[in-house]
Amino acid sequence: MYKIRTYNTIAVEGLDQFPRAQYEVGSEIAQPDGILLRSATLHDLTFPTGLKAIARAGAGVNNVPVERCTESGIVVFNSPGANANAVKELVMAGLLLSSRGIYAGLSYTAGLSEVTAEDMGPLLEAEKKHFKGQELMGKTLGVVGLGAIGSSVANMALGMGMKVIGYDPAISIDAAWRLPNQVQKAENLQQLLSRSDYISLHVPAIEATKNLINSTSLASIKDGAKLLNFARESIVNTADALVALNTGKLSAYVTDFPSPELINRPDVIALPHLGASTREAEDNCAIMGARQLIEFIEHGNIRNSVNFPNCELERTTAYRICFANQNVPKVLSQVLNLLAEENINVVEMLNKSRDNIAYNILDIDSEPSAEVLAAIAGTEQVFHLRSI
Ligand SMILES: NC(=O)C1=CN([C@@H]2O[C@H](COP(=O)(O)OP(=O)(O)OC[C@H]3O[C@@H](n4cnc5c(N)ncnc54)[C@H](O)[C@@H]3O)[C@@H](O)[C@H]2O)C=CC1
Ligand SMILES: O=C(O)C(=O)COP(=O)(O)O
Repeated sequence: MYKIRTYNTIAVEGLDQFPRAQYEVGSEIAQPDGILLRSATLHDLTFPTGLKAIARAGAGVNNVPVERCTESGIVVFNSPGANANAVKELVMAGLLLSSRGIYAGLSYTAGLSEVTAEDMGPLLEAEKKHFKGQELMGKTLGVVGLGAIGSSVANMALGMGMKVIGYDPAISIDAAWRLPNQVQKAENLQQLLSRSDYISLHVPAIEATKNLINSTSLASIKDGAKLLNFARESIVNTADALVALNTGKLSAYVTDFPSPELINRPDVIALPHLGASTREAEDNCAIMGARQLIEFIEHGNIRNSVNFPNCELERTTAYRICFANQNVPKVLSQVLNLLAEENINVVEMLNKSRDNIAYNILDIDSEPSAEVLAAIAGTEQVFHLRSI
C-alpha cells in the first residue's frame, strides 16, 4: 500500500486519481511515500523516512525546500501551466479594477439602501463623475516573466487592444513560441518599466527576483503607472512601493500578496492570494500533481520535476531499477557491471541528466537480488535507488 500525505485542501478530482486499493491518502499520514500540497510551507519539515516525492499542485515551489529535497534524493514536481488561465483572468480583473471606478462605485452604491426609487436615478447621474476611469485600449502593459502565466497575460492584453512589452532573460523555447510577434522585447527591466503604463509581474520567487521592484527600479517607471503583483510578496519591496504610491509615482498597486501596511488604502487593491482559486485550476493542478506522483511511485517516471531531470520510459519488463547519481563518468558502467555479474540483462534503459544529477531507468529481465541492490546503492555517487 502506498501512502500519500496531503497538505491544504486538494481538489477531490485530484485525490480520486489514486486507486484506493493501492493508495492510502490523507492529511494525517505519518510515513508517506509522497506528499501532495498547495501553498503550505514545508521548510521546517523533517523528511519522513521513505518519502520519495513531493508534488506541488500549482506553479510556485518557494514553499518547498527544493535544495534539501535534492540532497535527500526526493523528487519535487509542480504543475506548470495548470493554473495559468485562472491567474490570467484575475490579472484582467486587476487591470480593470485599477482603471475604472468599480470598487469605489460599488462601495458608494452599497450605502444607498435608504434612497428612494424616485431619487436614485438623479443621484447616481450626479455622483458618477467621482468614479471616472481610464481605458486599457492603447495603453502599454509591461509583462515581467513570460512563462505560462506571463505569455497568457500578454496574449490577453493584446486582445484587449493594449500594447505589450515583455522582459524575460531566461525565456524557454516553448514559451517564446507561444508569444505573438506583437509583443515587443525589452532589453532590460529598466527599459520595460520606463515604457509601461501597467506592469504585471510573473516571475518565480527566487533569490534573483527578491525585491526586483524596489526604490531603484521604481525610479524608472512612468509617473502614475500601475503595478500588478500576482507573483509573490518577496518580489516587491513593500516599503518602496508605499513611497511610490505616496508620491504618486505609482497610481495603483494590485497585489495578491498584501502585507498589513497595504490594507485599506484607496490606491491598493489587495486580494487574499486568489490567483489560482478557481474550480478549474484547482482540479487541473491536483490531477496533474497526483498523476505525476503515481507515475513516479509506480514506474519511476519523472515528468515536470523542478529538481530532477525529466525521464520517462514506457515499461517493457516486470522488473525496473531507477537510480540517481552525481553526474560524473563511470557510475552507469559500474551499475551495469554489477547487473552483468548477476547475469541480469538490461532490456531497455534511459539516462537523463540535469546539472549535476543523472537519473536512470533500467528495465531488466529478472528480479534483482537484495545483494545486487545493496551493491548498487553502495556505489559511490549513487544517492537514490528503487527497485519497482
Ligand atoms: N497568484 C497566484 O495564485 C499564483 C501565483 N503564481 C506565481 O507566478 C509565478 C510564475 O508562474 P508561471 O508563469 O506558471 O511560471 P513559469 O515558470 O512558466 O514562468 C516564469 C518565467 O519567469 C522568468 N523569469 C525568471 N526570472 C526572471 C527575471 N529575473 N526576470 C524576468 N523573468 C524571469 C522565467 O524565465 C520564466 O519564463 C510562480 O512562480 C508563482 O510564484 C503562479 C500561480 C498562481
Ligand atoms: O501555483 C502557485 O504558485 C500559487 O500561488 C497558487 O497557490 P494555491 O495553490 O492557490 O495556494
